[in-house]
Amino acid sequence: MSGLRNPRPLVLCGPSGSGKSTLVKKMMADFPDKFGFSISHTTRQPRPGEVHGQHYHFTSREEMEQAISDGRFIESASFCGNMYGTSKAAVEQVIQEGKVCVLDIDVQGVKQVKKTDLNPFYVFIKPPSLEELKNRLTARKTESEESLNHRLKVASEEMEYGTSDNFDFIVVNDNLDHAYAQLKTFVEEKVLKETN
Ligand SMILES: Nc1ncnc2c1ncn2[C@@H]1O[C@H](COP(=O)(O)OP(=O)(O)OP(=O)(O)O)[C@@H](O)[C@H]1O
Repeated sequence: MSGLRNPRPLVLCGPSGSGKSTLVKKMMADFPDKFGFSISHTTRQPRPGEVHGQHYHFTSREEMEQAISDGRFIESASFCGNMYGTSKAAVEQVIQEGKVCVLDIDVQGVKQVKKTDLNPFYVFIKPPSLEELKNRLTARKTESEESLNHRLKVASEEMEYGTSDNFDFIVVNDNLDHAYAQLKTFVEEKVLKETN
């Protein structure tokens, strides 16, 4: 078998707009057979181009609340009035494929994962400053003014959690190539060498 045996998952956490998706995309392209995404559930509406079962499992609030109370989720959170979460089945599927399961979650999610027996690596993606974060989110053109302001408010709280002792590694996403090089080194030297 070419896959890894029982690989430890990799949690990537950071404020909205810190560059998680951008860095994960580069990592997936670099190591196409080593990482897998657990597909999250969400009650938010799909953005243009998002495909059900690929980018997210789009679901209703009723269904998601039921699954959470049945204990079928590792973590879940509400953000801007929508629910997001990671099911146990979604993570298990990636591990079974012999891949490191990548979890792109927020601080609330990290706190919940820390209560489970998942035993992942925790990496925090830190924007160079809140001002730069605002610039990037504005340039991305995906947020309304209200959503942007909410994300920035949450971001300043998350930065506090992210800079303390809660993570195995912190990547400051200033220059993208530099940030990715740091992540890649951590992945090669730690994540791809350890299993559960
Ligand atoms: N180092 C960088 N320099 C400049 N722009 C960047 C850098 N990294 C990411 N960006 C840009 O910043 C924006 C936010 O990045 P991205 O969408 O990857 O963030 P995210 O953390 O995944 O956000 P969300 O949690 O909202 O999905 C994107 O438009 C991306 O192209």
